[in-house]
Amino acid sequence: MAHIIALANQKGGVGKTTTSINLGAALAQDGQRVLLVDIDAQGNATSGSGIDKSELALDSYDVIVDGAALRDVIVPTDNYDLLPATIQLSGAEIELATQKQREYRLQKALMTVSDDYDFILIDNPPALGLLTVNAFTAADAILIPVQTEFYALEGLGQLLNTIELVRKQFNESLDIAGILLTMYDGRTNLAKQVSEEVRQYFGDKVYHTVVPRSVRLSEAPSYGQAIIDFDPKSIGAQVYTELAQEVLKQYGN
Ligand SMILES: Nc1ncnc2c1ncn2[C@@H]1O[C@H](COP(=O)(O)OP(=O)(O)OP(=O)(O)O)[C@@H](O)[C@H]1O
Repeated sequence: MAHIIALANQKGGVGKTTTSINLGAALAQDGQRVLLVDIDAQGNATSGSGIDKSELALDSYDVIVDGAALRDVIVPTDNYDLLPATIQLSGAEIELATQKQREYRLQKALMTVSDDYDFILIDNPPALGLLTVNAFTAADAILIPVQTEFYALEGLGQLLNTIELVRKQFNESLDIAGILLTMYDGRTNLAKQVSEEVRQYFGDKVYHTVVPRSVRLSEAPSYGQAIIDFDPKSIGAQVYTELAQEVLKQYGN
């Protein structure tokens, strides 16, 4: 059975996709069998994994809304398997709203392949709608990337409320995998202040690994590559390899 980790924060641009791709690739390079699930209609995890969205016949919309078989939709990439997303997914929330068992769609699909993988990572949209609720219902744990910038903690209360709600109604064993500090700029007092604040609030739930702000990390997706392939010697490659080791330790693989 795979460990299913949802990467979520309804705040936009905090590093969910960057972490999904690079943690996924680093876990795969360690020999883990990884499935990356893109349920963000922006499809950035899909293009960032080197997949041309215009050539896809099926995507996560077909699985979640229309019940297509997951195995027919998964595509291989350099490091991991991918359930891709395209703009088609942007209508999913409204279409799901009237469907039965709407919170369990993704869980049901993932159960069909869970034995084929060691880790399933779910890249979420920047929202707390039905797609995110599907991810939380399917997941064992949530990894929350937090950008070390002003307003970092804003909205985390809402996220924690949603987690609690899903725990009560759909998935009582849902856990927080950890908080990941991202885009850390050690030259600024603000970054230090924010990371201290986050550590005070979340204690040992915060990963030791901290992702620095790095131009190479932001360049890699436009080449459709994970940082470990795009620039294996870069700080970003080192840090995501470290994060993978932390996650592996956490889950005992
Ligand atoms: N450590 C980093 N250093 C520099 N740039 C980064 C870093 N992490 C992410 N970025 C850049 O910041 C932007 C937002 O990152 P990303 O897409 O990973 O966030 P997100 O939370 O998935 O966004 P969204 O909420 O829109 O889905 C992207 O342009 C990405 O390349």
